[in-house]
Amino acid sequence: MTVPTGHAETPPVLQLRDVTRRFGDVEVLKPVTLDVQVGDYLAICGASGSGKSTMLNILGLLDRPSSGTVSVFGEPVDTLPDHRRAAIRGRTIGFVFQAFHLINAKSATENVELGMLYRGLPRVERRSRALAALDRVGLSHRRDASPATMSGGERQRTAIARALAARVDVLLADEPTGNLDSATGESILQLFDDVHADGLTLIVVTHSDEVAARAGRVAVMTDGHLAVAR
Ligand SMILES: Nc1ncnc2c1ncn2[C@@H]1O[C@H](COP(=O)(O)OP(=O)(O)OP(=O)(O)O)[C@@H](O)[C@H]1O
Repeated sequence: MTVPTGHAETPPVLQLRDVTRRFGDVEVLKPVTLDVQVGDYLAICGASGSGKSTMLNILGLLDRPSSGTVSVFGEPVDTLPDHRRAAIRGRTIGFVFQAFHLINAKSATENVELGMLYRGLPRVERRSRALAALDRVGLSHRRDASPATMSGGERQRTAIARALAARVDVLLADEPTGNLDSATGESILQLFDDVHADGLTLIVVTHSDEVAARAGRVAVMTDGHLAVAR
């Protein structure tokens, strides 16, 4: 199944070629071929258990396919050692996941700084980028706060700031409005619209039609098959 997206001139940020994922005897991901181009805003929808998280973990280089090829800007990454994959992931991909991957023992600023681990930046530059990114997402007043004391929306914003500060190429979001009230969810979707307008590529996994409606492309997972809906 090919899901073409966006412009064809530059190599895709992420490209899957005949990618499958098995757990034991079960093929959770059927062969998927997908190009995610720079500037895409792709929503991946589907029922619970259809394979969305499995797909997101592969797109995020958190998991390796059972067969097929994953490439980042044209470079196949499946056979690279973990440390090389981690370095590519760190500079290319930002995550806004349910668990947030934020460290409660650190401040919002320090959490955002951690996203620049693979950038080799001097401390002062990391700090100034972190503060600018927190400002961008409307969280300057929470810069010293621990994620433990934050609302769900603030934690989402901190994760988005972390990706912005690291200047990643693509942001992967898993149910970004899942635990949020509708006004907070809308403000996160507005922020996604804004950072997408600034050039960030977005991939959002969602159950929500409202979230999918914001995306330029929608792909639907059904029992491990990915099909383009629009
Ligand atoms: N590590 C694993 N070992 C065995 N089976 C797994 C594993 N991870 C996922 N699965 C199975 O793969 C299928 C797809 O799971 P996945 O979490 O990708 O679905 P999903 O669409 O993200 O679901 P949800 O929307 O509920 O999060 C499910 O049947 C699940 O039980």
